[in-house]
Amino acid sequence: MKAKGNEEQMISDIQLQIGQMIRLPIRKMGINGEGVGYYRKQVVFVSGGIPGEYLLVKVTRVEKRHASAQIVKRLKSSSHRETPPCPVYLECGGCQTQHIQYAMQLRLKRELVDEAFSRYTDVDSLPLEETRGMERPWDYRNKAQLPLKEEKGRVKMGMYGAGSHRLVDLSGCLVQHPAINQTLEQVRKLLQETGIPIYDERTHRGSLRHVMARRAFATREIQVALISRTPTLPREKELIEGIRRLPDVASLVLNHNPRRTSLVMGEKTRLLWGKEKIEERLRSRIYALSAPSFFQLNPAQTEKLYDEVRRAAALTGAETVVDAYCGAGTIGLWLADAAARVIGMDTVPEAVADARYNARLNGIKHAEYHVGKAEELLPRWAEEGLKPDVVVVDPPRTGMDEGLLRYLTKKPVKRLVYVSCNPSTLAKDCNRLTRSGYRVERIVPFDLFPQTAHVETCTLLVHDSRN
Ligand SMILES: C[S@@+](CC[C@H](N)C(=O)[O-])C[C@H]1O[C@@H](n2cnc3c(N)ncnc32)[C@H](O)[C@@H]1O
Repeated sequence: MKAKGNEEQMISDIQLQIGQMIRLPIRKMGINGEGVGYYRKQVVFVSGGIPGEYLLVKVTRVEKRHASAQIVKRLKSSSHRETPPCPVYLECGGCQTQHIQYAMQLRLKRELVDEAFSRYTDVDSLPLEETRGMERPWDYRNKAQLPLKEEKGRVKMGMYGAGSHRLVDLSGCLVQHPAINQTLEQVRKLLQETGIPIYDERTHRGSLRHVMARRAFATREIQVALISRTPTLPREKELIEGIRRLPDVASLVLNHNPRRTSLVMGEKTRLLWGKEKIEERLRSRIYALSAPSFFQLNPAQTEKLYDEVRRAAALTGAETVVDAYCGAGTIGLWLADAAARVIGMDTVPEAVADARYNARLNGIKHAEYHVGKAEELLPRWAEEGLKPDVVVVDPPRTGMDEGLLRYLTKKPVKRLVYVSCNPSTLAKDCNRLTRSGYRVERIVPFDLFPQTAHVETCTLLVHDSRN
């Protein structure tokens, strides 16, 4: 939008060649955590560059709209630079900002949100708060989902390196909870010992594709999911016997994913041993989680995020609240004691089953959950007379579907609370909403993913005609 004219101008000024050495001031952080500079108005992305630095860089790639370069020498280093503690930081694509001091990471994440709004909306004087960070921004992740590979008879488990298909061993991952690292390493050893055939993505042969481990921080229960191309595993019993004996493992499931796809999980999940769901607690709420259900990766920060959702919803006890994209019902149940009615929906049947179970578990009788797409169910329910006062949306990275945006603009709600993990789609959706009479009243960024460039936000939009 506003920046488009400038961008066209930059493109017309492309001069760079691969291999060219240039001196470049880094102006800001890009959405993937890279440093961004401008050379004769052309955008240049520099992995590992920090805003405020002055770098000698070598151009490695030239595209129509931008170029990429690598650092040759830091002519002026940032005072916010630090040595990344992780030994595989540069090989692994998981973290992008370990080389930046944490306080600066938080500032840069706020700037990402600011930049997205100024690029895609006309909102003046953005009501943007400081990023809410963690005191100890390590060991925070409750879940890892790692691909497997067999190389020269050795079972490897890890993450693909940035831009490659080489597996990086993550057994000492610093952002993962240590219990998860330990479980995964023990599962890897068991796979090695039992000789379960590992999936080969080139030939689409073999069985086991991924291993997922999720830990409930409050109860310490661990769930392990084996994701397999085949509906059963050879030597399944032997493997079950090994995994069920690992410390804190309370649930073991097999997910069947027979397709050639980059999606990790398939549609069918079968319990191999233990409980179908593990139980997490956030404050006084209990959330039972089955393997296919979404749950935020950072429980400590999730409590802060949900508190902000509650503050934004400003409930008095009389409201009908929609929890769109509800997952296991976590947000709706966080609000339920202050609402007259909660109604949620999600496309994943297991998540909706968890949400219904969780309502019962928390003694909530006035919450109901449905399987389906928010963009289809809400307009249908509106025709049948549903008039929500507050709608909470928490969509995937792609943002809200067009149908849902159309519904929210045609049938405005008093308060729309938008939880987002992608500032660009958030800002684009907010632009649609503000053009139809909503006002952005408050935006709070949360650091749910320290050491990475990801930022979560909670945005409150109000509609004047409904207030
Ligand atoms: C970011 S998660 C949020 C889950 C939940 N609100 C939470 O805080 O844990 C997004 C959820 O949206 C669901 N989903 C994706 N597309 C959807 C759609 N069109 N309608 C409803 N739910 C959808 C996914 O299954 C996932 O559970």
